Amino acid sequence: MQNMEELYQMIAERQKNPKKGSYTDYLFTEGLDKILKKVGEESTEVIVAAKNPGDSELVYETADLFYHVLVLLVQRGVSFDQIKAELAKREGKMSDFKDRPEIKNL
Ligand SMILES: N=c1c2ncn([C@@H]3O[C@H](COP(=O)(O)OP(=O)(O)OP(=O)(O)O)[C@@H](O)[C@H]3O)c2ncn1[C@@H]1O[C@H](COP(=O)(O)O)[C@@H](O)[C@H]1O
Repeated sequence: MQNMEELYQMIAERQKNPKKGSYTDYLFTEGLDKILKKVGEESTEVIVAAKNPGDSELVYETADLFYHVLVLLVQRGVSFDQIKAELAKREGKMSDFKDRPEIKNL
Protein backbone atom coordinates (compact mmCIF):
# COMPACT_ATOMS: atom_id res chain seq x y z
CA MET A 1 0.00 0.00 0.00
CA GLN A 2 1.35 3.38 -1.01
CA ASN A 3 0.45 6.50 0.94
CA MET A 4 0.71 9.99 -0.55
CA GLU A 5 4.05 10.73 1.07
CA GLU A 6 5.57 7.46 -0.12
CA LEU A 7 4.29 8.16 -3.62
CA TYR A 8 5.82 11.67 -3.46
CA GLN A 9 9.18 10.14 -2.44
CA MET A 10 8.96 7.59 -5.25
CA ILE A 11 8.30 10.38 -7.77
CA ALA A 12 11.18 12.47 -6.35
CA GLU A 13 13.41 9.41 -6.67
CA ARG A 14 12.37 9.06 -10.33
CA GLN A 15 13.40 12.67 -10.91
CA LYS A 16 16.78 12.12 -9.23
CA ASN A 17 17.45 8.78 -10.89
CA PRO A 18 15.41 8.66 -14.10
CA LYS A 19 14.06 5.25 -15.06
CA LYS A 20 13.84 5.21 -18.83
CA GLY A 21 10.43 4.21 -20.11
CA SER A 22 8.61 5.08 -16.89
CA TYR A 23 5.58 7.39 -17.17
CA THR A 24 6.96 9.64 -14.43
CA ASP A 25 10.20 10.06 -16.34
CA TYR A 26 8.18 10.86 -19.46
CA LEU A 27 6.38 13.67 -17.59
CA PHE A 28 9.62 15.15 -16.23
CA THR A 29 11.20 14.95 -19.68
CA GLU A 30 8.23 16.73 -21.25
CA GLY A 31 8.37 19.40 -18.54
CA LEU A 32 6.13 21.78 -16.61
CA ASP A 33 3.65 22.62 -19.39
CA LYS A 34 2.88 18.93 -19.98
CA ILE A 35 2.48 18.29 -16.24
CA LEU A 36 0.15 21.29 -15.92
CA LYS A 37 -1.93 20.06 -18.85
CA LYS A 38 -2.26 16.67 -17.15
CA VAL A 39 -3.31 18.28 -13.83
CA GLY A 40 -5.96 20.28 -15.71
CA GLU A 41 -7.15 17.23 -17.65
CA GLU A 42 -7.32 15.02 -14.55
CA SER A 43 -9.17 17.75 -12.60
CA THR A 44 -11.83 17.88 -15.30
CA GLU A 45 -12.11 14.10 -15.25
CA VAL A 46 -12.66 14.17 -11.46
CA ILE A 47 -15.44 16.73 -11.90
CA VAL A 48 -17.19 14.70 -14.60
CA ALA A 49 -16.75 11.46 -12.60
CA ALA A 50 -18.31 13.10 -9.53
CA LYS A 51 -21.44 13.87 -11.54
CA ASN A 52 -21.81 10.29 -12.72
CA PRO A 53 -23.39 7.55 -10.60
CA GLY A 54 -21.18 5.13 -8.67
CA ASP A 55 -17.84 5.69 -6.95
CA SER A 56 -15.37 3.69 -9.01
CA GLU A 57 -14.75 6.29 -11.74
CA LEU A 58 -14.42 9.05 -9.13
CA VAL A 59 -11.94 7.00 -7.11
CA TYR A 60 -9.91 6.17 -10.23
CA GLU A 61 -9.77 9.76 -11.49
CA THR A 62 -8.99 11.15 -8.04
CA ALA A 63 -6.00 8.78 -7.77
CA ASP A 64 -4.85 10.03 -11.20
CA LEU A 65 -5.22 13.65 -10.07
CA PHE A 66 -3.35 13.09 -6.78
CA TYR A 67 -0.49 11.42 -8.66
CA HIS A 68 -0.19 14.25 -11.20
CA VAL A 69 -0.36 16.94 -8.47
CA LEU A 70 2.50 15.17 -6.67
CA VAL A 71 4.52 15.15 -9.91
CA LEU A 72 3.82 18.89 -10.18
CA LEU A 73 5.03 19.53 -6.61
CA VAL A 74 8.25 17.59 -7.24
CA GLN A 75 8.80 19.41 -10.54
CA ARG A 76 8.32 22.79 -8.80
CA GLY A 77 10.56 21.80 -5.90
CA VAL A 78 7.81 22.02 -3.28
CA SER A 79 8.39 19.42 -0.57
CA PHE A 80 5.73 17.17 0.91
CA ASP A 81 6.68 18.60 4.31
CA GLN A 82 5.66 22.07 3.11
CA ILE A 83 2.17 20.77 2.33
CA LYS A 84 1.97 18.95 5.67
CA ALA A 85 3.08 22.12 7.49
CA GLU A 86 0.41 24.16 5.71
CA LEU A 87 -2.29 21.62 6.63
CA ALA A 88 -1.03 21.52 10.22
CA LYS A 89 -1.30 25.33 10.49
CA ARG A 90 -4.97 25.02 9.63
CA GLU A 91 -5.69 22.32 12.16
CA GLY A 92 -8.37 23.47 14.58
CA LYS A 93 -8.48 26.95 13.01
CA MET A 94 -11.07 26.40 10.33
CA SER A 95 -13.91 25.80 12.77
CA ASP A 96 -14.25 29.57 13.36
CA PHE A 97 -15.37 30.06 9.73
CA LYS A 98 -18.89 30.82 10.94
CA ASP A 99 -17.56 34.02 12.56
CA ARG A 100 -16.42 35.43 9.23
CA PRO A 101 -18.56 38.40 8.11
CA GLU A 102 -19.25 36.94 4.67
CA ILE A 103 -20.63 33.77 6.25
CA LYS A 104 -22.83 35.71 8.72
CA ASN A 105 -24.42 37.55 5.81
CA LEU A 106 -25.54 34.39 4.07
N1 LIG B 1 0.38 6.47 -9.32
C1 LIG B 1 0.82 6.46 -10.47
C2 LIG B 1 0.00 6.86 -11.59
N2 LIG B 1 -1.28 7.28 -11.65
C3 LIG B 1 -1.52 7.50 -12.95
N3 LIG B 1 -0.43 7.22 -13.70
C4 LIG B 1 -0.28 7.28 -15.15
O1 LIG B 1 -0.96 8.43 -15.59
C5 LIG B 1 -1.43 8.21 -16.91
C6 LIG B 1 -2.82 8.79 -16.99
O2 LIG B 1 -3.50 8.26 -18.06
P1 LIG B 1 -3.91 9.15 -19.30
O3 LIG B 1 -4.68 8.26 -20.20
O4 LIG B 1 -4.53 10.42 -18.83
O5 LIG B 1 -2.51 9.56 -19.94
P2 LIG B 1 -1.71 8.84 -21.09
O6 LIG B 1 -2.52 8.78 -22.32
O7 LIG B 1 -1.12 7.56 -20.60
O8 LIG B 1 -0.51 9.87 -21.26
P3 LIG B 1 -0.51 11.30 -22.03
O9 LIG B 1 -0.16 11.01 -23.45
O10 LIG B 1 -1.86 11.96 -21.83
O11 LIG B 1 0.57 12.06 -21.34
C7 LIG B 1 -1.37 6.70 -17.19
O12 LIG B 1 -0.34 6.44 -18.13
C8 LIG B 1 -1.01 6.13 -15.84
O13 LIG B 1 -0.12 5.03 -15.94
C9 LIG B 1 0.54 6.83 -12.89
N4 LIG B 1 1.83 6.44 -13.13
C10 LIG B 1 2.59 6.08 -12.07
N5 LIG B 1 2.12 6.06 -10.78
C11 LIG B 1 3.00 5.64 -9.67
O14 LIG B 1 4.21 6.35 -9.77
C12 LIG B 1 5.29 5.53 -9.32
C13 LIG B 1 6.37 5.54 -10.36
O15 LIG B 1 5.86 4.88 -11.52
P4 LIG B 1 6.60 4.89 -12.92
O16 LIG B 1 6.45 6.23 -13.50
O17 LIG B 1 5.86 3.85 -13.74
O18 LIG B 1 8.00 4.53 -12.67
C14 LIG B 1 4.74 4.13 -9.09
O19 LIG B 1 4.62 3.94 -7.70
C15 LIG B 1 3.37 4.15 -9.76
O20 LIG B 1 2.46 3.38 -9.08
